[in-house]
Amino acid sequence: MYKVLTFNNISARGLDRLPRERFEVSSEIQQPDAVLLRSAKLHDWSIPETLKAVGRAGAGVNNIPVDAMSQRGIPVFNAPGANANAVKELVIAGMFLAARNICPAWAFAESLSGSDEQMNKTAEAEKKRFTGFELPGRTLGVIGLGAIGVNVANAASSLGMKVIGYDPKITVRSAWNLEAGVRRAHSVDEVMAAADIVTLHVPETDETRGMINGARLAGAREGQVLLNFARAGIVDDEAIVKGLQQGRLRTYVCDFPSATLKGQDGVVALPHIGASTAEAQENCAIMAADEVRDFLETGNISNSVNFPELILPRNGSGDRLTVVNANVPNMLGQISSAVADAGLNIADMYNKSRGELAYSVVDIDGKLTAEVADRLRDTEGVLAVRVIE
Ligand SMILES: NC(=O)c1ccc[n+]([C@@H]2O[C@H](COP(=O)([O-])OP(=O)(O)OC[C@H]3O[C@@H](n4cnc5c(N)ncnc54)[C@H](O)[C@@H]3O)[C@@H](O)[C@H]2O)c1
Ligand SMILES: O=C(O)[C@H](O)COP(=O)(O)O
Repeated sequence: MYKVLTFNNISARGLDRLPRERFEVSSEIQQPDAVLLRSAKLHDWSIPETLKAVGRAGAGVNNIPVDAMSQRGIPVFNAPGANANAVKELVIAGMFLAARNICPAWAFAESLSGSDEQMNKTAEAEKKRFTGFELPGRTLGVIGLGAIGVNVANAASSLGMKVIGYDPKITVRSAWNLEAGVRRAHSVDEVMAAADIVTLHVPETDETRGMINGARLAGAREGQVLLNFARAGIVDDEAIVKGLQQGRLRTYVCDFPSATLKGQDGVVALPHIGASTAEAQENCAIMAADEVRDFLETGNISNSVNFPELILPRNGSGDRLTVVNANVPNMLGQISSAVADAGLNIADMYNKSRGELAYSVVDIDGKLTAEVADRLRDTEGVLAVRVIE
């Protein structure tokens, strides 16, 4: 029986992928084999000795201590693209909110009082304050062309916008999916200078933290709309407030409320609802649960943010051995020696590395003894060993 600890509300459709005769799933579990979570912060969580896998039912993993997990030989999985449509729809909504001044116009309408005739008279007299602009022909700048950025860029193109995109690490898959008319930018600054509306779709990393700051805003096109449905830390809120006060920015639409932004004219802050649709929550939970289950039951790895992709169909007549180790010379030799010294034959084997980690899946003809697993666990550079029957 595998034990899966849940943080946050994970969609039942996802949890149903873990058959209860083989998986105990609860938010109360001690000594979990795996964790399923959304945005719960794990940085101060003491990683249990028993933990073998982490499944993020979503895209961003900045709430998870990925390096600490790697050092313990624990793969972290996420759900790439599973909530991209939900975020795209909210970003497009955010562009309309900003272009048509919908939030202040709505607040103004709500503030009207008196008879219908008086309210109508004031509305007609004041509506010029909320004159907006239309999207066709305007330039949208997309920073980060992954699952969400590509969806947003393509949707904006189909609305008649010119689109300029920046992503120095764009994947071949994203490049294939991108509308042909999207123009390539060579820097964040180029996007800031060229676009009427800029939208951010990068992960929060050491490299992207504070990406939009005072200096960047100083080079922004006058009266720009900025959308941030990526992460709070990518944008300096103090600089946003200054940019709005100076007229450099027209509107800041984001998914991350803060004390600095609260009550500021030109700010529309939503409560991190980019992925909060029933469809996205289901898609993410199903993907993360499937990945974690596959890893626990077979050792196979797909959509991990810290481990190599590795899928080996089961072979041989016995146990499967999996070993995570530092990516240094002679580890494979030591793994095969440990198996051979126990008089066992290797039926099939697959080894892949990613950065400082290497992962091996070894199918054995016969039953692995506890001695083989213990010998490997004691080998310098080995981070995790599992025997799957
Ligand atoms: N508001 C929400 O509810 C919500 C929902 C989903 C995702 N997100 C956030 O959005 C981020 C992006 O999601 P995604 O699914 O598109 O991820 P993704 O991994 O598919 O795409 C991220 C893209 O950013 C690019 N990138 C990385 N560093 C960059 C840099 N310095 N400059 C330009 N591009 C850079 C990558 O090459 C990649 O193509 C997530 O990491 C998450 O933080 C928020
Ligand atoms: O990175 C993500 O997928 C989003 O921020 C969604 O987070 P949530 O699962 O907490 O809604």
